[in-house]
Amino acid sequence: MGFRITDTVSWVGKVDWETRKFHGEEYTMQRGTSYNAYLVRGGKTALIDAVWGPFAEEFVENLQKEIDLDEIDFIVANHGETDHSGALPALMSRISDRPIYCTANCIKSLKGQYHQDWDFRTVKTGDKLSLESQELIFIEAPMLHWPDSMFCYLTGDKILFSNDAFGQHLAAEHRFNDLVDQAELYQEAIKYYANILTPFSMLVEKKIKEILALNLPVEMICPSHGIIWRQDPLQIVNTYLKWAAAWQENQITILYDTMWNGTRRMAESLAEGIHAADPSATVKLYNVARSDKTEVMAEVFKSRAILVGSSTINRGMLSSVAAVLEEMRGLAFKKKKAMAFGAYGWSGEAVRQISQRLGDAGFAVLNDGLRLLWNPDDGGIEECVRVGKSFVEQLKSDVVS
Ligand SMILES: Cc1cc2nc3c(=O)[nH]c(=O)nc-3n(C[C@H](O)[C@H](O)[C@H](O)COP(=O)(O)O)c2cc1C
Repeated sequence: MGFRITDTVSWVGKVDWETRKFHGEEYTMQRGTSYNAYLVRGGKTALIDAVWGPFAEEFVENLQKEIDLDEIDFIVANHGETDHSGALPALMSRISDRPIYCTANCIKSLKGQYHQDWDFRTVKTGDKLSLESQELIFIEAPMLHWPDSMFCYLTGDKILFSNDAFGQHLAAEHRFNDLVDQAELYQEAIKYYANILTPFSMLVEKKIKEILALNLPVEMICPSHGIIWRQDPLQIVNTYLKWAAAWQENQITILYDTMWNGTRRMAESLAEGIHAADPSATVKLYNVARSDKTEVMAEVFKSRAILVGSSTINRGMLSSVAAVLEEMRGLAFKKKKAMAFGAYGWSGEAVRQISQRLGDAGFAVLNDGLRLLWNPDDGGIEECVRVGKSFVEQLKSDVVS
């Protein structure tokens, strides 16, 4: 059901407590999500965004309880991705003559998905749409996170509708940031940034600075997923600026997979050495075959360095490790350091291949890696502890630009 967030703006989205997979199987979530759509009533009425296709009929029914659909004058599509536009066909079948305001790239994406010739109106940064008592100002935000992405700003209520930027996959009974568990909110926001926005960090910084330079007062930030930022709304903007500047904490994360536990024992001994050399560092270990990879990417995002390990199988690495390396290549983390390790039986290709792929993914690879034959004996374990310690020393001495 709709929920009034100001005298003129209602949230008319859908809270989805159930979904655990997003973008196919790519993004896993623990806490569901919401698809946020907003109804803005001036003298004229605009609907900003819609919801995901499976909830289309429910969305339209609820919207009809909020307003006679004929009273909607404009539709704004900030982003064409189906989690926000999937309900448009159901809505447009009722009000097919209503204009849809969006970027030129969004028209391409909506036409490409729904093959409909709706009344599209192309908007650019600075264009305004009068709702009589207040205005919507459009701000293109290409690659945050698709070429079509756009924000819009409501002048009277001083609300920034930021679409996917500043969002989180978090289902909650509350709509506002000050009413939910702060640790959960932070965890979901950083996970979202790490997994969706990291590749576009330079654009994030540029866009935020551009918006801040406009000096628009912002009383609320309404993203298209999760919680609305009403208490100190600029906190998430400032946090994004920090995350966009190659964020790292004093964390070293060890990612590995193993068939017969040799590589696991190496991982644990490397961790022991790292902890001994830098007790203040957070050290976390993930068997990537058994871990949630979206969570793992958030841990990599927080790390200043990672170690990646695999046993050698059929002259290569285990497929779970290859998948994580491919994921990290796409996310293009900056200014992070790395090394490879792993157990092997005779040819031992995995470590060299992991080092290569870490380098290709933009990590500064600090050494040739550590390979040990079969399941390490006491001497092998001691070597892992020693290498863990020396890795910390290398971290201190190596400056990565
Ligand atoms: C199916 C299979 C294929 C393997 N292929 C290779 C190989 O091509 N080269 C190699 O050096 N070792 C190979 N090994 C040996 C493992 O790398 C070795 O047993 C190693 O100690 C396993 O490490 P782990 O205990 O971390 O799984 C293979 C083992 C298995 C089970």
